[in-house]
Amino acid sequence: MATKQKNVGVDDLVMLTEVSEKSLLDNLNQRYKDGVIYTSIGPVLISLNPYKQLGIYGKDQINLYKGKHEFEIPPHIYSIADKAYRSLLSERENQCIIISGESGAGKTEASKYIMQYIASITGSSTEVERVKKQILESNPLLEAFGNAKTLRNNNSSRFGKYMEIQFNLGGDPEGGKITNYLLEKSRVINQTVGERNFHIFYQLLRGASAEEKSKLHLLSPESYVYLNKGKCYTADGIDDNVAFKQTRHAMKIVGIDEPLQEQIFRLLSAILLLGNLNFTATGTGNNSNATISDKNIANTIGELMGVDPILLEQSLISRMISTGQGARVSNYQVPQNVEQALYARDAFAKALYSKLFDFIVRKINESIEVKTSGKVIGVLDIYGFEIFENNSFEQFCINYVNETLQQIFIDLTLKTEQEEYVSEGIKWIPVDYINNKPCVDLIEKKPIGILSLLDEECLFPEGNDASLMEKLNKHFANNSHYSNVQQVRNQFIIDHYAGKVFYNINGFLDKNRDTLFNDLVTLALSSKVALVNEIFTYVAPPLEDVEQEKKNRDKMVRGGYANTGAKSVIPTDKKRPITAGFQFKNQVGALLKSLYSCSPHYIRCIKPNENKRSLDWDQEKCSEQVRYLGLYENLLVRRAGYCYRQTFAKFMRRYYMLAKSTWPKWTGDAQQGAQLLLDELGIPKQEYQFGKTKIFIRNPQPLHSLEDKRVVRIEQLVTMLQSVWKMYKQRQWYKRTIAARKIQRSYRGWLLRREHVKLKNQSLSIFLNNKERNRQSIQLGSIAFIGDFLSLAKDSFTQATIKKEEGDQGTLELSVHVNKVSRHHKIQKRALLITKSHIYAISSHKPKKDGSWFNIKRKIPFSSIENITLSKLSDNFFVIHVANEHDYVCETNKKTVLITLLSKLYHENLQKNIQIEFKDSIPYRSQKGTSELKFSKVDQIPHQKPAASAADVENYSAKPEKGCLKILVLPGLPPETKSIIIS
Ligand SMILES: Nc1ncnc2c1ncn2[C@@H]1O[C@H](COP(=O)(O)OP(=O)(O)OP(=O)(O)O)[C@@H](O)[C@H]1O
Repeated sequence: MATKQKNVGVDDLVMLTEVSEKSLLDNLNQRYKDGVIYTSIGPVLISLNPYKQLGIYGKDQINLYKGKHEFEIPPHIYSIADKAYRSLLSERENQCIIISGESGAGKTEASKYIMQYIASITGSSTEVERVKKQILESNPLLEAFGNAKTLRNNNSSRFGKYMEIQFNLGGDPEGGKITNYLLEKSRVINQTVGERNFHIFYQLLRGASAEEKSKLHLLSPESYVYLNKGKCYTADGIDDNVAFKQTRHAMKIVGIDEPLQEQIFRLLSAILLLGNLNFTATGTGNNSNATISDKNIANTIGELMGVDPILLEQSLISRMISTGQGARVSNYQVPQNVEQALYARDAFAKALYSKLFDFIVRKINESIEVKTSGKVIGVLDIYGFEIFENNSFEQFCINYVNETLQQIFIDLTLKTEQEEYVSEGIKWIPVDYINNKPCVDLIEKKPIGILSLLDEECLFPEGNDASLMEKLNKHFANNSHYSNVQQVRNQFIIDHYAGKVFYNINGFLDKNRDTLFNDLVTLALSSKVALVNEIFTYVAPPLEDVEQEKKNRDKMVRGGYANTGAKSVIPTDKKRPITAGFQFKNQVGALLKSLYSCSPHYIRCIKPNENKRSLDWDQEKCSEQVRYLGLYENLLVRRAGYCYRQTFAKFMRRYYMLAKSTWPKWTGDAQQGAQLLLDELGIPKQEYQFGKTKIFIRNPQPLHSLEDKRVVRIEQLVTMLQSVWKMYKQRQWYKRTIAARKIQRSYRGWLLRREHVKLKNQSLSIFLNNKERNRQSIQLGSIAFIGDFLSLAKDSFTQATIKKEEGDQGTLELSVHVNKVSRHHKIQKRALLITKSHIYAISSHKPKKDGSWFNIKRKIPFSSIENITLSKLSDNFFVIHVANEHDYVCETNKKTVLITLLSKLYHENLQKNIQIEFKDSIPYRSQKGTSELKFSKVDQIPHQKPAASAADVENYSAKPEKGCLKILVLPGLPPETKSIIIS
């Protein structure tokens, strides 16, 4: 399998020979150093942030993982995505992929790769493409509003996200839903040095046009108090200007049109300006009241938000208190001091932003909403366990959700594990594992859990952090997961599954109350800007548990709890806003409900170092995360019974090549095959058990041995296959060559035959009805017209001589013996060589050292041939009349071929026909002057010598006479006789 991942350490930690946290870390480290970031623990994927592009994503890799089972390929995020998708289709069950890890560990990147994979392997109809585009485009939009540069991650998601993609029956995405959790809204008003506010603020300030800047009253980032707490205005790797264009594009895709975009930008500008709104104290001491220092800012905010600036000021510097009930209700305007006004201002800014964020999520959801129900794949990208120097309410909530996620993890993993053993009929000894239910109960149990007590304390007007601390210490004095810090009164400790965390109670009540006074809500509701109005009017549909919780709260409020020590009289206020903790707990409850209804897949992300540097491995940090993510626990659970389980069929598919009895093909029952294989390899019976459909192997050693043998065997097979392949290729090549030769031969034959027919026709056109024929010249063998009667085409001297005379183009077309008539009418043996442009008369001599064996006696270019004359009788004489030179007179029994070929070559060379005449006597120019060939037909040739055979009998005799050569010729076949082709 050609994956880009290398084979380093073990792919699956269950295969570790020694199970310890150290060996687990060592294996991860070894792989990380080699650029292998994915490792698994059974079905759980561990992902290390490589902090560089590894080239392991994209179309090719997607194709590699598509439809593959995890045992066939190295661990990869695509494998998890593929498994979830395949299970959704095959089992018609909801799937969820839970990605966790600390900030900067790579959760968001992982979720993007999952989305990319799903988008890539599903259909491409217009509607499906539209849905995919909306789902994919939701990402940059959410990142703009929900991400920020932090010290740990330049693009840190400051919210949790559960994204569900719904699929139709054909397996194509048809819509989806995003649920957001716990936006870090305190970032709107404050940032740690070196960190930024949410990206969208910088995008707007940098990307807006000059006209927009003026219309929206935008300033430079440095001018806003809410942006300069962190003294950081840019983020490496982020171009706010470009990002703003992407955000606007994404807004368009999810249906946020330009007018609505403008309202959003106005609100963002107003939020920023709220931070610049200062208050001045009037009066002294406890009686000092706040007034707005710079009315212009209030006016601008009023304009941007579509509210009356006076009402804005009123809502910030005073608070309406109602007393009495029914008709007796009286309202009082209570002035606020500067500190209270600043608190109200910041609370307003935070509320505006978080409600805007919820609105953006709602808009995305509207665009991808599906009315029908269908199966989903949910991807949970949620903050991992957090343990800081100072842990506050936010860490408490984050760790709470992680604790519950760990609980489902243990529940589901162990549950499936146990169920599998039972259904397969496997004997196993249940192992103890950390059960974190008591810790979850400590936090969320009703009526006495930390969250319940916190809510209760918030209901008391005089409730504060210290009183809450007291109650916690009292109630959980005997809880093994809780302890207090004797020396530091404002801290309590929770012993989470990931370790002990010290929480600072300061601010718990305030953050939980999350108060936004009614005055500010009323102000927002008076806005002429539809968006501002809408985000405050919107009421989230109640979660089932919220309703139940309300009932409990009402009960608690009415009666109090005897054993809680809660003060007995609590003012009931049904309109009291639901607390942040209460809301979060319900969200977590709803999330868990969704997750429990799905088949889960886990991705645990680890950040190998704090410096965002590739190849850097911080052992302590990694060990901490391994603990927080519960990986070691996970490994123990997975190794509790059997480290390996696989269906017989898949087991055979992987190892069948190891035993003689199952190689090269096992077609029998898979279980029987597995038994034969294990027996042949001598694997002891106590090392494995056969279930109903699967084989279970207890320890990794036999598996290592199987794997090692497989590697060796595959190498052997590869070599064998290569040689078989080579042989096959060679055979193929040989067969192809033979076939090609046959084809070439047939083709050449065909060409020859075609040429032959052409030449025959040409010879007929020359000789038919012009000349008597003799038997030899009408029986034209199929090679006759090849013309190289002397086989000189391959003779090197001939070739060299022709090349010398004519250059590289020169080739021999015909070679033939002739009897030349000399100037004295003597017969001389010669040979004629004919090329495409010349006739050469040659006479042979003894071969010399230089390889020469003939001389050229005469060279006649075609262009100087005037005509050719032959007799009308059946003799073989002909005269080549040469312009301005003596003519060439000769005789040959190959004259038909010679004249035909010559006439063809002549035509090809000079584009005209050669003149051929037939006469009873042929006058010609000899070297001595004029001469003549005189022909007479006779019935018998006097004094003819007997011949060896009839074929050798000459049909003529030539006798020099004065001024001529007299030639007596026996009668031949009539001139109308056609040549016969003998094939
Ligand atoms: N698989 C990966 N390949 C290459 N780089 C990665 C990969 N995963 C993460 N990174 C790098 O690490 C950075 C942080 O990753 P990411 O934003 O996904 O972390 P996170 O866990 O979602 O953090 P947070 O909780 O703060 O949002 C990315 O911007 C990217 O530069």
